Amino acid sequence: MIQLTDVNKKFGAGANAINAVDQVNLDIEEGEIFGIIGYSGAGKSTLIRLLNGLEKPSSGTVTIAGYEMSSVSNKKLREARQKISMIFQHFNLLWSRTVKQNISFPLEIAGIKKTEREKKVNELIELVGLKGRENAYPSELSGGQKQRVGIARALANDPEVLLCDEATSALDPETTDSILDLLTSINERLGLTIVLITHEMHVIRKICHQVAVMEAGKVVETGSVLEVFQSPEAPITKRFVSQVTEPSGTEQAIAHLPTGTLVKLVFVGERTEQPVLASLIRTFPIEVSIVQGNISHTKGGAYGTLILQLIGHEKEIEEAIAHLHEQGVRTEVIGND
Ligand SMILES: Nc1ncnc2c1ncn2[C@@H]1O[C@H](COP(=O)(O)OP(=O)(O)OP(=O)(O)O)[C@@H](O)[C@H]1O
Repeated sequence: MIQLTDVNKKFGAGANAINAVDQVNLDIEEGEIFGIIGYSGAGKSTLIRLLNGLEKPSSGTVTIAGYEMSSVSNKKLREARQKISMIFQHFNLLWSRTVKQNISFPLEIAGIKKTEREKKVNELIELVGLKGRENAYPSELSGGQKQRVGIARALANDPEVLLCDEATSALDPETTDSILDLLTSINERLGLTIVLITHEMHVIRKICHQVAVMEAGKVVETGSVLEVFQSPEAPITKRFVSQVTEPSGTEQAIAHLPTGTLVKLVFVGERTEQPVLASLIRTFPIEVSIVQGNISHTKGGAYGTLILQLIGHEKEIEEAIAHLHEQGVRTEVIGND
């Protein structure tokens, strides 16, 4: 549905030039929820502006739903934009219009007749769960309700792609979850391709099928969410993953452990860690303490992490770690006394 090939976007020239997007290649399949994560300044906003045609790449091609956004005529660009919709962090609603009128706005612009418009608006209000609030003004709505209006308005012209620009960053955790649930159900019911940018790994974990991690304009890692959570490669990806897999305070807890080898175990799917731990303790004359454990759920399945402190002779600890490997458990030594 979306292909980016060797895309670069440079701002400025000479010594002050910034490569906001640097040699990016991405392939996003139809019906997928694809997340792009990065810290501030990584190039996410520029990338999303390239996707909706608000920016042209300095080089490379951006193709969406068959339209090559980087080189189409203005007429074709308008046509393509009908298929690409967007929601925003601060909702971008029209404050002098009611919920109903906000949702109706893109239909009016598209020249849809009044009766048809009303039918569509009512369907959308139902879909996003705003029944009873049709005649409220944005100032009378909560943040979550405002984003529901934003989503309904974005869906009015039956787009094929929905771009979400930090769509939950202004919302509290509970409201964030309800908006993410709504995006998931829209993706499933309408088969809509969703591309979202965020700096929150929780958002990626909860709803995305695929993820790309951006740093300094480059995509440093990409893959299915479960794969990336299981074996993050780039240091920045490891940092993002640990945000959701390690409860706060883990680092301090580890720093205060005086002795032993610290090993992080990663389990995937329905396997439990119990038999593995039991056999480790039975087989090796070492002390095993659990420092921290956590289970996370992604769209691709569940996975758990367990941090163990192993105390004993070096050779026995090495053998114990090799034993874990043999059982198919991914391990990483994260500290040694
Ligand atoms: N129009 C512009 N002119 C010059 N530099 C720009 C322009 N737009 C973005 N940049 C620069 O490109 C880099 C990437 O910015 P971008 O806004 O895409 O990052 P981001 O990951 O979206 O960060 P944030 O979440 O803070 O917006 C930054 O160094 C930024 O200063």
